[in-house]
Amino acid sequence: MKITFLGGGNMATALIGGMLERGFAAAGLQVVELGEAARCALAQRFGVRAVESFDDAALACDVLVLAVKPQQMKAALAPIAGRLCGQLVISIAAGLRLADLGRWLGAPGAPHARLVRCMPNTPALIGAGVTGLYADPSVDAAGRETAGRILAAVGSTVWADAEAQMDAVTAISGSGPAYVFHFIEALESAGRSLGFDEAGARRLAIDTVLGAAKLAANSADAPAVLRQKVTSKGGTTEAALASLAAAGWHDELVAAVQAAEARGRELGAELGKD
Ligand SMILES: NC(=O)C1=CN([C@@H]2O[C@H](COP(=O)(O)OP(=O)(O)OC[C@H]3O[C@@H](n4cnc5c(N)ncnc54)[C@H](OP(=O)(O)O)[C@@H]3O)[C@@H](O)[C@H]2O)C=CC1
Ligand SMILES: O=C(O)[C@@H]1CCC=N1
Repeated sequence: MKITFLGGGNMATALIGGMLERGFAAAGLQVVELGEAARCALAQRFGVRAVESFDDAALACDVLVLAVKPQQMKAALAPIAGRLCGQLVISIAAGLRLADLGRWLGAPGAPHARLVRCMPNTPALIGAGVTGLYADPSVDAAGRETAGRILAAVGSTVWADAEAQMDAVTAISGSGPAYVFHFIEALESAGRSLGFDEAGARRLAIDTVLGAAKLAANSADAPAVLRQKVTSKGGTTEAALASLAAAGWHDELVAAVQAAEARGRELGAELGKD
């Protein structure tokens, strides 16, 4: 299978690395990437073909993965508009709607339809990502299987029932690592304030998140039950959770995720106007 990536940045690098580890052949992968340094790095690290702009070889693919920033997408697709021959197209861009991508990719009056919208996250860099996917109804079972296999190279996958859910996926798991890093930063700050040096505070914070996530993933108990098991009556955890509840922490986090979801929809509407 020949797969071309449009954009060779963070996420494309993560996907390509994961795919090679899962047995995809480097000879089948190409990248169209503007930056010379990024092209050299991809070619040297992975042995994939990296070119500055689409040529016949880059266009002659079975699958095209769109991995440029949402704001860069329309201009990046302009050189190939109307030049695809039924390839499966997988977009990992936040916010961008399938109808707009199809319009930008197709010829006037003939939008490209074989599209899958995906949202991975940066733990994909170490094969620990989670990706939400939604396929246009025109994509057949083989196309869905191909998209699922590519994204499964960097972690787990979850199919969405409706395209609107992709903005929710973006807000929960796409942006989610940033919320967790922010939590780690806060826990580390707390450790510093209580006398630990940076290395010690960071170790305590990171290993706590790592261990708790692994326990949640491997336990039959729901996270709320696991939380209760840490919380002794009249103990230390109860004091901390009461402080978080008084600050409205839970509702604030829900509101933050809702703000991210709204921004995804707004981005799609804004960029899709053109
Ligand atoms: N970062 C994240 O956590 C996640 C990001 N995403 C999505 O993935 C996509 C890529 O993000 P990310 O990898 O972080 O972004 P990057 O900026 O790291 O990668 C995009 C790359 O595409 C290059 N590029 C821009 N325009 C063109 C063009 N016309 N032709 C070829 N190459 C081009 C950029 O070059 P230059 O730098 O010179 O502009 C850059 O190297 C985005 O749409 C984002 O929404 C999805 C999930 C998570
Ligand atoms: O912040 C963003 O827009 C991208 C999408 C999800 C994670 N990063």
